[in-house]
Amino acid sequence: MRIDVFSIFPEYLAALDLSLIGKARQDGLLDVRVRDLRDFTDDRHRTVDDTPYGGGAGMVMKPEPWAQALGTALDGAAEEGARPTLIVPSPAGEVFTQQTAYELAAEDHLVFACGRYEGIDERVLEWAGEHFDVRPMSLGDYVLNGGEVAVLAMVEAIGRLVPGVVGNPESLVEESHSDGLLEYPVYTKPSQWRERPIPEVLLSGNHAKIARFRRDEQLRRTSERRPDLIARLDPSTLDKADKAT
Ligand SMILES: COc1ccc(Cn2ccc3ccc(-c4cc(N)[nH]n4)cc32)cc1
Repeated sequence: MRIDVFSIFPEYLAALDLSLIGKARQDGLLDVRVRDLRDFTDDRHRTVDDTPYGGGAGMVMKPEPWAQALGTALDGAAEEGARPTLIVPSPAGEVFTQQTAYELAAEDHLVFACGRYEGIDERVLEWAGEHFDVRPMSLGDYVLNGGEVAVLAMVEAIGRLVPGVVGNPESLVEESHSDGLLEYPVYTKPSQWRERPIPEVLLSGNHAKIARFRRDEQLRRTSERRPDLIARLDPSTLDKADKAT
């Protein structure tokens, strides 16, 4: 998978050189290219913003640098008839979920446009729609100062689902949100820690009982912390034993 990221703070994306995503880049599983939007300006001050038409506080990102930058992500794609997905972090976007991560992990080429200031001139998204599948994307209902933090989160959530990136694919199966439920609590040595034991069933060696305990914990946690997820559960997710819980 190729991932292009454009930002006026490319150093913000240095975290993508580290850990799992960094190793996947070294292994050639992910081709992540981070570019400075200012490299696509044509004035000596490398200007990327200007005052908003209609007035109002703050500045708006100029359209031309974005068109020049995004155009470089298209090189080669057009010939293959490819239509990359352009993700534009925004407080006004669709909310990014694990389902979104699965969908995007199946794409060959993702492009991320990190806005700043009050956002990007809307005509950029209109123009981009001729060449990309454009998806304004929100991390959640809170306000950030720009798109970089959102891109770090999304690239990690998507990248880890790309085959080969996570060593043991098993670990992707039983995790929060993979089956619509929150994950169960985990424990490790020592079995007694500051007078706190671990749930006895985990020492029983009875795998059926352990699986039941973990499933019950998933259901308990989800109904306590995220009742909204219970309401959205696909009925087929719950088996007979679950319903008895
Ligand atoms: C009009 O309201 C606002 C307009 C812009 C901003 C600052 N800003 C500039 C670019 C940018 C990209 C993403 C986000 C963002 C995404 C989520 N989930 N929260 N905040 C914020 C962003 C704040 C608020």
